[in-house]
Amino acid sequence: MSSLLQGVSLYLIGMMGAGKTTVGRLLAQQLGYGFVDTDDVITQATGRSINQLFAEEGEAAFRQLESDVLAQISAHIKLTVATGGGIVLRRENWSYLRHGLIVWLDVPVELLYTRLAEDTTRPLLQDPDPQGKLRSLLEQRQPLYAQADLHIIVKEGETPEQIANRVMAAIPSVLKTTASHQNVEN
Ligand SMILES: Nc1ncnc2c1ncn2[C@@H]1O[C@H](COP(=O)(O)OP(=O)(O)OP(=O)(O)O)[C@@H](O)[C@H]1O
Ligand SMILES: O=C(O)C1=C[C@@H](O)[C@@H](O)[C@H](O)C1
Ligand SMILES: [Mg+2]
Repeated sequence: MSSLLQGVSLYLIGMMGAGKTTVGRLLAQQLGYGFVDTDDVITQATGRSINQLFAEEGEAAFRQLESDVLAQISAHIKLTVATGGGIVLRRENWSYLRHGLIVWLDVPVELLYTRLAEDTTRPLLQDPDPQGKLRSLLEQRQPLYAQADLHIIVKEGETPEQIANRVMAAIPSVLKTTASHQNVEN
C-alpha cells in the first residue's frame, strides 16, 4: 500500500473527537509513515496547552499558528497527519492539505459527545450546552469537511483498528480515479 501511495501523505480531517489522532497513529504504523499531530506540534512549539493559547492569545492567533505549522508539515512526504478539528476553516490551509490525500473521519455528534464528555482540553466545548455546540460546529463545517478525497462514515462500536483498516481499503479507489484521469488526459 505504501508503494501504491508513492510517499503521498495522508491528512485526517474531522470534528474534535473524531479519532484523527488515534486512527492516524495506526495508519502511520501500517504505512510505515511518520506521524504528526498539528495540535501537538503547536503545544510543543509554544510550551502552552491549546486551552492556554485560546485563553491568552485568542482563537485567531491559534488559527495562524495552525496554518504556519501545517505549511511546514506539507513540505514533507510519507506522513500521516492528524489535524485540528478547525483546520478546514481557512482557505489557505486547503492548499497545504492538497499536498496529500485528505480523509474525513465523519462521526455522529452523539458519539463525539460521549467520547468528549469528560474531556476538558477542547476550549470550544467549554460551553453550557456542549452537545449543541458540537452540532452547530458540525453544521457549519460539514461542507468544508466534504471536500476531502475520502469520506469515512464511522459507526458506533467501530474500533480504531477497524476504522484504520477501512481507510486503508478505500485508498486504492481514490488513487485509481486519479490514474484514470491521467489516462483520459494523455
Ligand atoms: N473508534 C473509537 N472508538 C472509541 N473511542 C475512540 C475511537 N476513536 C477515538 N476514540 C477516543 O475518543 C477520544 C478522541 O479521540 P482523538 O483524540 O483521536 O480525536 P481527534 O479527532 O484527534 O480530536 P481533536 O480534533 O480534538 O484532536 C479519545 O479519548 C479516543 O481514545
Ligand atoms: O474543532 C476545533 O476547532 C478544535 C479542535 C482541536 O483539535 C483543537 O485544534 C482546538 O481545540 C480547536
Ligand atoms: Mg487530535
